[in-house]
Amino acid sequence: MDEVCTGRREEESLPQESEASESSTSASSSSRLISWRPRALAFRPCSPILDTNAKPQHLRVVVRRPLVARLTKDIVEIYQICNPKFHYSEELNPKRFLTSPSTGLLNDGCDNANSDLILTVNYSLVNSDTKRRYIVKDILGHGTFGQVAKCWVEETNSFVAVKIIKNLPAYYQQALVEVSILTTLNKKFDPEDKHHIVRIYDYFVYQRHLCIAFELLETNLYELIKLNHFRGLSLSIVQLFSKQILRGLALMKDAGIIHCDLKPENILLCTSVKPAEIKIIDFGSACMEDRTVYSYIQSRYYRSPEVLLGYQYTTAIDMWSFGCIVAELFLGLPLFPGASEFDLLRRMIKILGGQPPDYILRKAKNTSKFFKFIGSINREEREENHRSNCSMYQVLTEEEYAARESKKPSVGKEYFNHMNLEAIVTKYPYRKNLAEEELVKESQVRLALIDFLRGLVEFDPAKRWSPLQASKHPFVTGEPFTCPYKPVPETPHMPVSQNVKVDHHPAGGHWFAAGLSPNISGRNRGVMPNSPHYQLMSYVHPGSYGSLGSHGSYSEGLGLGSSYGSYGDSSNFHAFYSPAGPSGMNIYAQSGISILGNSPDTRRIMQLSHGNGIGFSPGNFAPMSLGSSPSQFTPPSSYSQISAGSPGQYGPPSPVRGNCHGSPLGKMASGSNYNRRKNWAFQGNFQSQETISSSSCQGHIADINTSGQSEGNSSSFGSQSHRQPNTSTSTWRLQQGGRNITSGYSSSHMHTVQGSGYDKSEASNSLPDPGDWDPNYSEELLLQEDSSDMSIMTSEFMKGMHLSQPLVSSDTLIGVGISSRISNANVSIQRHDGPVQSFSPGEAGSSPAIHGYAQMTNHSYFMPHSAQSSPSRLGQQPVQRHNLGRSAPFRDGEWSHLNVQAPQYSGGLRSPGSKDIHWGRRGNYSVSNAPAFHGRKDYGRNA
Ligand SMILES: Nc1ncnc2c1ncn2[C@@H]1O[C@H](COP(=O)(O)OP(=O)(O)OP(=O)(O)O)[C@@H](O)[C@H]1O
Repeated sequence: MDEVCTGRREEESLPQESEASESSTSASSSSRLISWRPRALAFRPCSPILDTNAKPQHLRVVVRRPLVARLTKDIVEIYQICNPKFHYSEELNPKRFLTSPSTGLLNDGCDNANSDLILTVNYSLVNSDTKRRYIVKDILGHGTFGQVAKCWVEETNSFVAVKIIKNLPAYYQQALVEVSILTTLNKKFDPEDKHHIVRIYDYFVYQRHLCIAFELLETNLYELIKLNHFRGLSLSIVQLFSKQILRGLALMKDAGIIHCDLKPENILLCTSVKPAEIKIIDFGSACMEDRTVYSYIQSRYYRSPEVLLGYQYTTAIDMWSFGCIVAELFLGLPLFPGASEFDLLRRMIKILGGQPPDYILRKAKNTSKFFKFIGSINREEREENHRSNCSMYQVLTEEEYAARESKKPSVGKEYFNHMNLEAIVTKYPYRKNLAEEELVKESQVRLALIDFLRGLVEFDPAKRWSPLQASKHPFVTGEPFTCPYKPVPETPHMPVSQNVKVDHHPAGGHWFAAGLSPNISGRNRGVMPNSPHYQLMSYVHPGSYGSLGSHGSYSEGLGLGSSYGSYGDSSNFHAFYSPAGPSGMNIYAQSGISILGNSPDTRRIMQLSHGNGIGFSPGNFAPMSLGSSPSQFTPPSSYSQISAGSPGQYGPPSPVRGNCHGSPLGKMASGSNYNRRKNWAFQGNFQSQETISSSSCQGHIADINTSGQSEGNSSSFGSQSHRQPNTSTSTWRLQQGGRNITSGYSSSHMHTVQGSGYDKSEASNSLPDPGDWDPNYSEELLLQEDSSDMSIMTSEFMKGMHLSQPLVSSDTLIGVGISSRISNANVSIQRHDGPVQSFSPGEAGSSPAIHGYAQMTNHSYFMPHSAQSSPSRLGQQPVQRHNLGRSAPFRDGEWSHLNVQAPQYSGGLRSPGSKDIHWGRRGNYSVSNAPAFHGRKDYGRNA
């Protein structure tokens, strides 16, 4: 009944009815009713339509607030009417925990056993400097470093995302790197927010936790793909995202910063601007290009060959990851879903038809783990091999690897049926009902995509395209693709934005250069021995280059185990970190003089000589790396293996990767089993879908000319130097079809899927089951999702993209199952015939959300399993998520300017005190219904 009315909104008043109800009230209670009376609408008399000839009124659905909210409206007043002695006290409200476990064990009961701050709804995080309060409303995600909460900032009437770092020294230090790098990128390189990199607004310490406030973004690209049932996105969207990601990567290259963890999960949608954009997040693993120290970086599926092999690396590793992401956006599945590093390499070689060049294999640390030397010790033979482009190395077979490593490598399923890149792309099912000319057009774009990918997932980092080179590719520019792209050779450094020079403030060190001041007034206080963050420790490694305010120093109990921000010579310096603020890293000479940011003489004492990148001051604290320090995370004994400051040095695993390598900051060590994904059935697969589409689409599948002859618009992919570092090697011949491919569409091959050299029987064994390629896959994750959130987000996104057909029809907004909607919608974002998984309608097991704000539909309605007691995808107790976000009970106007100020600075950023300073170009936060999703945590993907 309530849901259907004549269009009159609840808020509308009915004066005559109010009067009627008033007059019927007894005299004794009338005085009370003056101050409060029930809503007139609730008691509106029924007015049946008596005139049968009258036109029937149009009934329409009005979406209201949830039942619980409506039933409990004015409940306090009602209680007070019932019992005048009743007094409401907010403190007595039961707390709604957002953190799990919620038992306070550490940090005076503020933190749980995982060192996470225990958050409840409406918990206040306060920046003690600016007194700005961040009211926690929801959890957005979990990561290695801690929790990301959605917070309301009253002062600015806006929501932000606040990353609350675990209360552990190494995490703290690592997070400072993120602050430092991101501030540099935002302020120095992208003041106008044009390069698709998340904005950082503020940072402060609260309850010994470093809190970093970011602009609030929406779902990530992995979630988007998942929302699309792991079918690829349309090529126009892939192209759009590619262009935007490249802008970010170009900026990073310009700044000499390597992201080191680029993956779909770290690219978030931003629908507050139109058309919707993407933004790159998570600079917690980033480092300076000339200070690459950690060898164990990048999530496995997106890990570059040079990192895998333990070779020196540059910003080119991000380009590899980018190539993997582009392919995944198109395919809906990861290109190289390696279940282990061996499996990863095997897949790369199979799909790309080559292998890393010999110059890398000769020097890489891990070559012997994966390759055997088959070259000759005879010099002449070697030279002959070289001339004929034969490799001296051959990848190990599974058996050889098992024998060498004394364990069998994990090997995952084949999703692409042993096809090479060209076949994978051209054979990917086309959208249904495409007109012939559209098919031809798409097949051309696919050719461009193949050529584009070839330049990105290129084994040789020296030949891999730079962001700038890639951004001029026809696939990105939209120009017709006529022949293989030959990028203009690049000078070693080609700035893409304004040529920003970092101020090398004397003694400012990288903090200053990054726009952060280590010398915030009132911060450089003395040691506070009682605080775990104030421990004074000797620096134990003379002459090393410590990590001042960058990566946390960690050495597994070996002297630096609890130190962070160690720097200098043990005989002269002590380092400590001040929790008074992230800039409160203090270096004291034994004399007790704070040297950071003060004394240029100190530089001489420290004998600093390296570094000229962002955040490094050649004359200052050069060896301190922004995000990397060889003195960190490894025992001192290993320091000597790392040469100071030479670009591309590899070293110990990143602190965020290290569980396999002994770092307590490893992903597993971050203490969660949440987001473990289980297998659940794909009802479709690449092959079966293709088969279906081949019949239903009448041959819209591209054909591969397995004999090497191409028909129609064929392109040879063998000629470009950037493509074939090793392909002439007999060992590395293409396994299928060579590199000559057709345009992907040929009318003469409209029915020739089977004749295309594509082995169905093999394919049918290769079900693209996300539970297999995604180690964190779990239906429980999906069960926790709010489908209305998803649908709202998606429709917002689609609107933002100006796409004609929403992914989810608008009626999902009133709680209709997303799954069915998606499958029914004529979705232009996706290719219909891609691998499909369908959800049977599940039981509606979840209890209604007790949020009282936005309507929401529990996702469990659409999932295959009952959700009653499933743990939260965040591993929490099943906390009801309430969508306080874009559909929160705030008026549109309240989403006005975000005036969060920059962190304190001296010379670089703006003062947090000045309210009128906006960060970036988007002062306006428009209301959007888009939810923020919990990101997938792919701990397994980092193994
Ligand atoms: N600005 C933001 N807006 C909305 N959600 C965000 C934002 N930043 C982070 N999140 C959410 O929080 C999750 C964790 O964030 P992030 O990746 O920065 O943490 P992390 O600890 O560095 O993760 P990782 O383990 O991948 O290193 C993200 O996957 C995302 O879902």
